[in-house]
Amino acid sequence: MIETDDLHFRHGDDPVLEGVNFEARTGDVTVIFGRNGAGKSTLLRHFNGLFEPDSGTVFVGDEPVEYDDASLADLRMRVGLVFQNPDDQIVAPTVEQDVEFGPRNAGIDNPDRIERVLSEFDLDERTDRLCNTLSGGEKKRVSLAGVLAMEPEYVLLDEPTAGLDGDGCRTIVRFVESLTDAGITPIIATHDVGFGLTVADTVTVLEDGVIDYRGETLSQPLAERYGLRNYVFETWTSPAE
Ligand SMILES: Nc1ncnc2c1ncn2[C@@H]1O[C@H](COP(=O)(O)OP(=O)(O)OP(=O)(O)O)[C@@H](O)[C@H]1O
Repeated sequence: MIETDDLHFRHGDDPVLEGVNFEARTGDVTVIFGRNGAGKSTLLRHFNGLFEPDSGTVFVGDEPVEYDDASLADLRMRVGLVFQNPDDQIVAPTVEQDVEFGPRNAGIDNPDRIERVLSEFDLDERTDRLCNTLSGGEKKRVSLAGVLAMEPEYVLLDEPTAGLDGDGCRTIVRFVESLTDAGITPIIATHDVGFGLTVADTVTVLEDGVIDYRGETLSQPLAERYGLRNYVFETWTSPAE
């Protein structure tokens, strides 16, 4: 379980989180919706200690997060964060070097694990490719593989469908399912309602600095009230062939 108790955080003088009480149950897919600038990425970054709250507490697996270097290193092995933009995540020149970077940095030498993850993400034919020559969708797969190579307990996904085509989005849906099958708990920040409702067990909405809504799904009127992007599939009719 990841939980927060009365979390407050400012970026400079701007209050972003103003008393967030959040809960993601182990084994559930928890989706955080919210309009642009609501603070979704800021909240996610509290779950792996990238940001430290001004006040309030983050709990991971019932233990309060501590912010000394050793505790943070341990936390980041347990809680993997997939950034919205893979370029913010990819650190090594080639695909294989990047995927093995995290485990190697943590002192784990496990070539079988790396090989398995590369194959899982269909990257085994591209191990020596320079990351900066990959397409956006391929870079996304490298960044997902790099996080999974750490064998985390929780995976935080920040706008995972941004910039992906239909196939890419379906890959992300399957990826989320594979996480829960493997006993890993995903927490996802998105304003992509179609994607979020497809994968969510629990839906939360961050609005005006607090969790304003929590439920199993989200109605269309509520999605509109929260300014969320919506899709037209239900009313979409194909032109006559
Ligand atoms: N490093 C930073 N320094 C200063 N302000 C920041 C920083 N990061 C985010 N902010 C501000 O904090 C607020 C919340 O940003 P955040 O990225 O967490 O929102 P979000 O809900 O993820 O937005 P989006 O849907 O547009 O990605 C915004 O007003 C943003 O401008």
